[in-house]
Amino acid sequence: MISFDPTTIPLHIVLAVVAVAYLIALAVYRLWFSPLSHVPGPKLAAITLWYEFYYDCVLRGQYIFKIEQLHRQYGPILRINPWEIHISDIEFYDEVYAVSNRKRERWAWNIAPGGFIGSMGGTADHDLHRVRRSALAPFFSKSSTRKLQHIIDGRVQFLVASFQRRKGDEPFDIKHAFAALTNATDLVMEYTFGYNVNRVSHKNYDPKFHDNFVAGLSKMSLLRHFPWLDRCARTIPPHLLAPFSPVVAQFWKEKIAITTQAREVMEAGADAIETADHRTIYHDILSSKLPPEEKNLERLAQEAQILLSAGTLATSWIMTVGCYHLLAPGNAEYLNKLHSELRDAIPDPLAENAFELTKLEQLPYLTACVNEMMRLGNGTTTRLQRIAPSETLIFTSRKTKKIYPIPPGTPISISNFLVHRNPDYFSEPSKFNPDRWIENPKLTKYLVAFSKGTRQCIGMHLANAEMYLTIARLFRNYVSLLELYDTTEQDVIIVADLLVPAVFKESKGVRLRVVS
Ligand code: HEM
Repeated sequence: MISFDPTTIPLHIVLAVVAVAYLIALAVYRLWFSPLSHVPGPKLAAITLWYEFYYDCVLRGQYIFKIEQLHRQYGPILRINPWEIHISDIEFYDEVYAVSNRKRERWAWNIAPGGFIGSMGGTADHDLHRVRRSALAPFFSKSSTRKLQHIIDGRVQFLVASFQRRKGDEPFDIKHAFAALTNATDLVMEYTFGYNVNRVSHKNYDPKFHDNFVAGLSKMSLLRHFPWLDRCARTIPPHLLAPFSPVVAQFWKEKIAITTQAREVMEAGADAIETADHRTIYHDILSSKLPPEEKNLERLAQEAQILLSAGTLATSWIMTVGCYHLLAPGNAEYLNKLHSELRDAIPDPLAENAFELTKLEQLPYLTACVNEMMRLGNGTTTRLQRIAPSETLIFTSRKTKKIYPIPPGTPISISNFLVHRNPDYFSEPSKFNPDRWIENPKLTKYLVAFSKGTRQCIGMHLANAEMYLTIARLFRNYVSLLELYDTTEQDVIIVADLLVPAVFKESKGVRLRVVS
């Protein structure tokens, strides 16, 4: 009889067999025994994250489009990776996002990259997020924004005046101009931190700043697939990496500036903090009821840096999309309607308080244009998952009436981007058509650019103020001076989700020329 001695099998064979057995067991578990096994979707996506990785990393930000296509195939509820569910029914939006007194957490896997877990936006836990947000909420309330309207309008005036000085100059990319306005160093900086470095005055509005910013965020979005790389990268001091990467260099410079400013406010002492003339977010955090461990320098700096990035790109991109469409050949009808509404409402644009926010927000056509540019521009294209930590959510397919219990702890999202391009809600969704908001005011229910609920954009009143004031000033006063230069609709069509919306790679942007 031939005897078989298992100890003679080479170790690498044993390890390979164990690994294969483990992977098969994992796939079997995920397909048939996982608490999400009843949710439809491609088998490969249920088995492995490599499916998402392929669409997002290899094909560059394509998973969101794949999800859209999968919904057409599998229905309104979809398992898009081993742990996550995506839903395409807006009627379920409030259940996922706009919940009162019900806990919703963010998914740490998605928000960890970049190391901003000390900031409100990077906080996964529901209760800690509430505490952190409560310190900043008064600063960004509608009434606070109104009080600082003169600052916002001052910067907007400065920007539009800079356009006038460009008469006959080379064309420029309007997104750089808007990013200089909304950015860190100008509007958001002035508003939230009390100073700015006047990027609007830079030649061509400092394009590298915007482009580095977008590149940094896009890379950060992909880092969620490489958590170990993200952790390793964060152990290397940024000043060592900065010489090799303009993106890191910019990030590092910004961090130093912010940390220095936060330190100065901290060192000024409690009395100075209470009585400061122009209160900044540092003053508000330091004088809030937050516990002492929430008031350390590193957390303040993280909070500030997230605010700066969140406050810059979404608003500037949305205004860029709006400008393109309003100036595009074929859209003169919409531009004329906007211009005549502004002319009637603001007969003397030089009068003091001619551009009052409360008045602008009442203008129906301006509002329709702002809504339409938010719908097409989106601001962010990333999935914004929510987790109900202790509740089972019940989703019912409206077509088949089938009920899907979603177990506690499951990350769920309803992509704002996909809602805005869903033909069930918006007819001819790719078409810029502000009239749709006038014809059907109920459409605002489907406008979710700022998300909803406890994690809704904290800067939305500031963003609205920026957009209303900029679009109103630009199209009241300069409408016949601005023309598109070598720009087509392709330059604003979103073709990839890189956390921020991305257009085709070779795009030179939305270029404008100021005619004499
Ligand atoms: C039109 C422009 C903007 C759009 C479309 C936008 C969109 C959003 C969205 C969708 C979220 C929710 C993220 C989530 O669900 O997890 C968000 C959160 C946030 N936004 Fe905005 N945003 C805009 C402008 C701003 C501005 C101007 C600021 C501040 C200066 C800002 C600061 C923030 C912060 C700090 C958060 C995190 C809030 C939290 O976690 O509680 N955003 N934004």
